[in-house]
Amino acid sequence: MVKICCIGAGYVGGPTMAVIALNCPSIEVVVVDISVTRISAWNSDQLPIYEPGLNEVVKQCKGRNLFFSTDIEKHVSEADIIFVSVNTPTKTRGLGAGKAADLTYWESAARMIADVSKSNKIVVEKSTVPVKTAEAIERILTHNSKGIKYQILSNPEFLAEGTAIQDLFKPDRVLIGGRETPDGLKAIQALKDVYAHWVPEDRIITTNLWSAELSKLAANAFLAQRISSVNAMSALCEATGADVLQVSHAVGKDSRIGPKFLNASVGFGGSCFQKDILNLVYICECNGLAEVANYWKQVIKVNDYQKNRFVNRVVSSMFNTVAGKKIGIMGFAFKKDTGDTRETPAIDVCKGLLGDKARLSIYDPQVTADQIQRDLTMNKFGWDHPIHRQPMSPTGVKQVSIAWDAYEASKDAHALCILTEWDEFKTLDYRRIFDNMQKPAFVFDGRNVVNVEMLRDIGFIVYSIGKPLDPWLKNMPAVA
Ligand SMILES: NC(=O)c1ccc[n+]([C@@H]2O[C@H](COP(=O)([O-])OP(=O)(O)OC[C@H]3O[C@@H](n4cnc5c(N)ncnc54)[C@H](O)[C@@H]3O)[C@@H](O)[C@H]2O)c1
Ligand SMILES: O=c1ccn([C@@H]2O[C@H](COP(=O)(O)OP(=O)(O)O[C@H]3O[C@H](CO)[C@@H](O)[C@H](O)[C@H]3O)[C@@H](O)[C@H]2O)c(=O)[nH]1
Repeated sequence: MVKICCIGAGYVGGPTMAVIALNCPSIEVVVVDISVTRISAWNSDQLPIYEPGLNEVVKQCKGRNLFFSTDIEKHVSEADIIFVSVNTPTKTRGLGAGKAADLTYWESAARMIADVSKSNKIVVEKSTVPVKTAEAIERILTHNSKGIKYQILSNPEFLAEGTAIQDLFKPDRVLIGGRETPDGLKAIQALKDVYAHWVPEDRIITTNLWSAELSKLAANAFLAQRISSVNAMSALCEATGADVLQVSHAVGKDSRIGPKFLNASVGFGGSCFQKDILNLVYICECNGLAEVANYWKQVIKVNDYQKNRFVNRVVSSMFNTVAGKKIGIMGFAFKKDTGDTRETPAIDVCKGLLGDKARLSIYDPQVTADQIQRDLTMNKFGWDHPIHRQPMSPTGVKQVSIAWDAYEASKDAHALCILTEWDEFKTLDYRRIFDNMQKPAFVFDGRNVVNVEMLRDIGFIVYSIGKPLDPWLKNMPAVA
């Protein structure tokens, strides 16, 4: 029986291995992690992450051929194929701080593999890593090899949170990069055989190692660039009276551009886009490609601009002060259908409003009060480390309360800010909400989820990203 071990039981390691286990009953899959709490949660009925469909998949194979364990060394030493899916945060100190990827967790995993292995291994990079990481890993492994042969493969993951299970079941492509030597090609084939259990052959792409590593960074940069492009247009729409929904619909009808990923928003978030583009920028700089680095840096600058622009719009619309005013925050996760808050734009927007002394009542159907308080007090990039390395009991921000539902968050509020596109925000009883708010009652929709005309008929003053401005807002001082 082929044995797979995955180091890192997070958003990628957990769902990816569950889908492999379900589709390959003849393979034993063990997911290991240094975090005892994470592994206990995987072994309980309350999984550590919320992902539609994940529970059902895990239930079918946990205890059959899918296991979660903290006994890392045992399972690594027994495995034929080892996936490494650990954190690769942005460095906060030293050379490359604020941009370069911190490979501390990756390197410690590689050294441990070298220490405990007694048979040949295929080591698969699942984490997103800088191009050429495989070379460094190869050196660590072969330097301590004791005659054991290692083949390194790059097999980046393209799943998006909220749709992880469907992305894993029907991937657009599976990418496998490896050495173009006989042993390298054999290793590529072994991993191909795993995916071939459920992925059609023409969707499994094989390349050299560096192309696979770089393709992951490139794909995220292209995706994020689309969002910054449409967000840049949203500012111009507001200035001119164009409607960003109509513009992106018209633009996306061009089959060369396509309709997906053109939703204007308060800014992109999530654990990957910013981190991976910063990483790409750093690699370009290290290769003397300043112009290329600056090109990609601009994607992040526009994203920061979009978040600031939103905060400025809220404050300037409300007579240039939100001091002491209650603002209901609807949604905190970085997108709908996930409880993940890593780099969510809600953090920057809330911090901006708190900087102007607002009182916030935050509601999100999937994010805990503890997580929100933690996010609002954590240092930049502090989130991307194993849980036990993060502050345990954050001191709460006084001006922030957590609400059980949207109605509680909006009661007596001066304004609502919609920061995540949860479906339930489309069908709220806005008449009831209006009646319970201070007047004038504002709605700032950072995700274009509400029916603007209907809300204006109720009496709200409505701002919706990239839509023609409410007459009230037109007379306010310019923002940005
Ligand atoms: N989240 C996504 O949607 C996504 C998608 C594609 C790629 N990625 C990439 O995959 C990697 C993992 O991301 P994630 O979202 O799963 O992170 P995560 O924080 O959810 O999971 C990483 C896990 O690795 C564990 N870990 C760290 N060092 C370890 C070690 N030495 N030994 C054992 N366990 C260790 C941590 O405790 C943590 O549970 C990152 O490189 C990320 O950029 C993420
Ligand atoms: O038209 C759009 C699409 C997305 N977003 C925002 O962009 C962010 C990222 O969304 P999404 O890409 O759907 O989620 P992620 O889970 O971050 O997935 C991205 O990052 C992963 C980690 O690398 C990759 O594997 C995925 O392919 C890539 O889509 C979120 O804040 C979204 O709200 C927009 O503002 N407008």
